[in-house]
Amino acid sequence: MTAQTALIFDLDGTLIDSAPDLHHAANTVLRHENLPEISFEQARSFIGKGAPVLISRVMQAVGLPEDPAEHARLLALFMREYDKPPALTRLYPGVMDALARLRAMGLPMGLCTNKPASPTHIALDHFGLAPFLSAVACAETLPQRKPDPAPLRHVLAELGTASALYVGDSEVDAETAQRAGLPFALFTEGYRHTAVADLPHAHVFDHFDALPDLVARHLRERAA
Ligand SMILES: O=C(O)COP(=O)(O)O
Repeated sequence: MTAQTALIFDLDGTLIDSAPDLHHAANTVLRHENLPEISFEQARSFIGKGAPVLISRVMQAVGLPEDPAEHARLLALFMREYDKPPALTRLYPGVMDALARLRAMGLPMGLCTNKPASPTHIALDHFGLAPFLSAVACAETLPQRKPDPAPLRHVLAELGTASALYVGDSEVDAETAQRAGLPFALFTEGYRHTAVADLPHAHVFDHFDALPDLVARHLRERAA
């Protein structure tokens, strides 16, 4: 293990704005089932705890009873839509430049997401993010998912550094960092429901252009 600090990113709502594709996939399933569609705001607010929770929330929103067999069937239909190149998803502005600058600073980088492995890897390859990330934990990597701290600790162990700054956008990410004992940098343009002041964070930023300087400051403060 090195004394170095790593950077670990969340994916949905942090590096990529994927809510339009998740909304589209959910509504494709609902249309197929002759059920009412959900709004973009609803879909966006259902992201954060992974695909099975998103489907539970969609079922609740359209008035379907909680039934495990029906949940499994709708989840499978959803995954068929989700496992496609992300046509409506965009990188947040400045992400590629920030990652290049952070890599030039010698920082090991990883990813810790609740997104299922297949759409995660499709998105990482599609946007050219994969070469920056030397350790990745997705929904299926461990039995636990965020906000359980285990996946974040797993990525930290894989990166082989003593500490890391976790960069995310949501309540789930803030809680995961806190439970893993890692500092948290909050990106404000993602999918949180809570006011910035009410989410525990060590750093906050609203554009990726600001991230390399923020990280440099974080490293100086830790060294002091
Ligand atoms: O897909 C989700 O529900 C959450 O994904 P994230 O952990 O990358 O925010």
